[in-house]
Amino acid sequence: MKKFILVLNLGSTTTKVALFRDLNCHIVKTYSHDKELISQNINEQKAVRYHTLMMFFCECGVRPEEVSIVASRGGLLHPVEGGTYLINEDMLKDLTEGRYGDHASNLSGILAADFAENYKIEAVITDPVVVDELCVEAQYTGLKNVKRTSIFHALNQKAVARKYAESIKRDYEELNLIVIHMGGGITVGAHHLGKVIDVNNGLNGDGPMSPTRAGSIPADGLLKYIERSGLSLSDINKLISKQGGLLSHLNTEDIRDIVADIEHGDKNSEEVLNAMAFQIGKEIGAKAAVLHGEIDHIIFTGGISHSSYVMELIRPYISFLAPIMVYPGELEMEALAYGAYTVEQDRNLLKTYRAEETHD
Ligand SMILES: Nc1ncnc2c1ncn2[C@@H]1O[C@H](COP(=O)(O)OP(=O)(O)O)[C@@H](O)[C@H]1O
Ligand SMILES: CCCC(=O)OP(=O)(O)O
Repeated sequence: MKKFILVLNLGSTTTKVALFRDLNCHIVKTYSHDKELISQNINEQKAVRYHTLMMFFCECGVRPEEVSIVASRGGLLHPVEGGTYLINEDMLKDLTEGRYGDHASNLSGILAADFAENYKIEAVITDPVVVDELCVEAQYTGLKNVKRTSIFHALNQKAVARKYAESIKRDYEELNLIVIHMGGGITVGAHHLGKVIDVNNGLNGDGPMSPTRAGSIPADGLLKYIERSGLSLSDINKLISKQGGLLSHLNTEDIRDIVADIEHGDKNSEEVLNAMAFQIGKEIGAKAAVLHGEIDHIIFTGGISHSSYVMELIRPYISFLAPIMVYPGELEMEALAYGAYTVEQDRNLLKTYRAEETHD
């Protein structure tokens, strides 16, 4: 009998898999991948990640045939509104061709579609990383033909913001929040009355450095580096979005290893982690300005927020702004299961993705 929702959540450093019965989690597992794998393009990661999924079924003693629908993290598509979307041919093509970029969340949708095809079921995504609610001012850069778009941890930022609102018996739509997701990428969102009106692009050259991302880089420095290194644009892109940040400076993206090194007296690791905390604090300050200083709460989430060492580095930069709370890890698995569950109950809620004819 088909009784499980399979939740498939590929992040840049981890593969998270879960089985839900209705809205109850039956089992959830997180698999961390090594730095050699995560610094590759998604096509090069596909076999290992699919093998991880199949290993999950062996480990938990459930047959894939028992799955009724796959709920997946969604990837780089054209900007969309929030909601749950069927993974149709248009979407699969954009994800597979990397038309809007290359990130593990693309592979999440691709593996979900492969699994769904093999077992003759449907696959959906909810609140993909391209949910775009930016205000007009936030879309501007100083170059006429270059526009900012929203690429961030939309699923988890919205889920923790709603959970916080629920905990104080208020509606998300009546609060001003700054939400910081600190995972393989780091995004800092200004949530104004239920809309993320400004957020750094978590993938490419914007905001703080992160375990695997370079973050904002001065354009002149980057242009000179491209000239000097002779690297191709695609190699530079890989460097910025997969091999940057802590991985570039310290040859590891794992905060636990870095903190252990610092505790053993490693001054270089200490300086780099201090710099990352400085940049996160600075980005939060920028979002405070966007919200005119009217901030109900600052909320931290993502894998790194488990680290009290990192949290204590950031606090001094921002504690004067608003009260701070931490939701370590993520609520993504529950949010994905919820999306799939609601469309299984009411198909009218399922949204359709259509490819754009052109894009720049
Ligand atoms: N318990 C923990 N303590 C400190 N750091 C952690 C912990 N768990 C995960 N991390 C760090 O969080 C980052 C990954 O975040 P996560 O949100 O799990 O990943 P992804 O972006 O792949 O979904 C890594 O830098 C990892 O070292
Ligand atoms: C692409 C924005 C979301 C993101 O950075 O996810 P990861 O932390 O999983 O890389």
